[in-house]
Amino acid sequence: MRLVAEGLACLRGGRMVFEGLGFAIEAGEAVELVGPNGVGKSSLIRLIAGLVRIEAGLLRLEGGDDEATIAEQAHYCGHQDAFKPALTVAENIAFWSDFLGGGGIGREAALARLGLDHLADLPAGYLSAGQRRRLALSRLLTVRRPLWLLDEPMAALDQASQTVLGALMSDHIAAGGMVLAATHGPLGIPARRLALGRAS
Ligand SMILES: Nc1ncnc2c1ncn2[C@@H]1O[C@H](COP(=O)(O)OP(=O)(O)OP(=O)(O)O)[C@@H](O)[C@H]1O
Repeated sequence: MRLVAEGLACLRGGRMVFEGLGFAIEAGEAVELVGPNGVGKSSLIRLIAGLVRIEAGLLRLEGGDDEATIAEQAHYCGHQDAFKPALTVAENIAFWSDFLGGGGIGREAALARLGLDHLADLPAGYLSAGQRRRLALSRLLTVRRPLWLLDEPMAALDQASQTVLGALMSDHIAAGGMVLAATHGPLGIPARRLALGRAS
């Protein structure tokens, strides 16, 4: 499997954020997306996730499921940790697993891997910032998708949780998955670097 971008352009608020962008991510590869504030890292990740329109260029997932969009074969974890605050941690993970199609490890095992098992019955609205991020990341495990699109995934995570996420990404690429992560700091795993150009 291979994600290929050719001549990508992204327009936001009437301004060209980037254009003529080309790259490929191979199965079993992690890529860290770097560059200064405002250069378009989040925009690129959202564009691949199908949340921002492609202004020009091509994006294709070679060896993927021809009947599914790239977004349907990807996990997108952005700055906002999507969850329902009134539902418990366990109910939230159940919702996402059902909504996105499951196929990964069991929900309890995922919560345990992310150190949230003791909080399973707590309304998610009471979680701390790092716990919320870990809850958002739990669907990487319960729903099997080859492409992980992660925007600043280490944000809010303590050292131990960063190590856990590093291990999850390592396991994913060892199994032939792909990771594209926007980051301003170390990703904690061997990764190829994709640098976006200077922001104005
Ligand atoms: N919804 C929007 N409408 C208009 N402009 C936007 C929108 N979202 C982002 N932009 C602009 O697009 C540019 C790229 O933003 P983006 O969030 O992709 O940058 P980034 O590289 O992820 O930055 P950071 O390192 O600060 O997270 C910025 O100039 C930003 O102001």
